Amino acid sequence: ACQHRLWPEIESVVKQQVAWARTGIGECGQGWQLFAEDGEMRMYRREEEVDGMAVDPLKAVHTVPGITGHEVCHYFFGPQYRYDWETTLEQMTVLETVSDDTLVFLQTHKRIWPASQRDVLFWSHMRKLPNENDRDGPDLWTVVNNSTTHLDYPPNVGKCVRIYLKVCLLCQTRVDPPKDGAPLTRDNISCKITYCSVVNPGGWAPASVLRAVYKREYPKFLKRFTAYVVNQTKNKPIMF
Ligand SMILES: Cc1cccc(-c2n[nH]cc2-c2ccc(F)c(-c3ccc(S(=O)(=O)CCO)cc3)c2)n1
Repeated sequence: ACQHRLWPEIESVVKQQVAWARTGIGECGQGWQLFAEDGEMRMYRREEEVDGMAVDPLKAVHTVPGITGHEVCHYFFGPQYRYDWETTLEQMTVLETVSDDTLVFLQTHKRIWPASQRDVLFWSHMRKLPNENDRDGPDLWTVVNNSTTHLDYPPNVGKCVRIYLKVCLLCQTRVDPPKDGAPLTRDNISCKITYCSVVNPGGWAPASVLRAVYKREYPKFLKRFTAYVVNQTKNKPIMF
């Protein structure tokens, strides 16, 4: 995979996205608006427009007990699970298997009235990262999804408007070992999840409608996806 045409871009985008995900909301500077809160989940967005289109950057943080960062990334990355948790997905195709940790997807999603239906073509890369803050702590895991091109699937040919997205899911496992030296169980672990996304709708879509959809869909997605991972892993050995 190191010789693949995408490799240089993947390297630079992953570094950039992970650095961005690691930057706390306070450090990001002004303009972040908390727009959803549910238990441990906090969702922030910044209202930004490009050519009159809302491309609001989003940053969500969530802490989920009982699962690890490797497990969260495994279920987010794997195509075999996506129809189970991605409720707005209409069609998903793996166009290319670059390597066992890098895939190219083409997805069409349910239409957001009154805008046209959207499709998205992106590479998806999963990677374990060394834990720089705590050398003997558990590693971080990340999945980065970044829009790309594919000669056989040029944008805006059929009925779908091609959207452009950059997504980073960064996960940090936390282990609180049991006092009495007993073996680790899922009661002793939790995962801090940071989900960042910037979506350019690619063509006309009313900012007010998009913002209403984002406000509804993002919290629903993160809650549903994390509940799915908890449910899929609860009777399985812990995957660190
Ligand atoms: C979670 C969410 C947020 C904002 C909008 C919507 C939504 N509602 N109806 C249609 C969509 C929609 C349209 C186009 C898209 F590309 C994605 C899309 C969203 C997330 C991702 S991902 O990379 O985070 C997970 C992989 O599917 C990819 C595409 C979602 N869903």
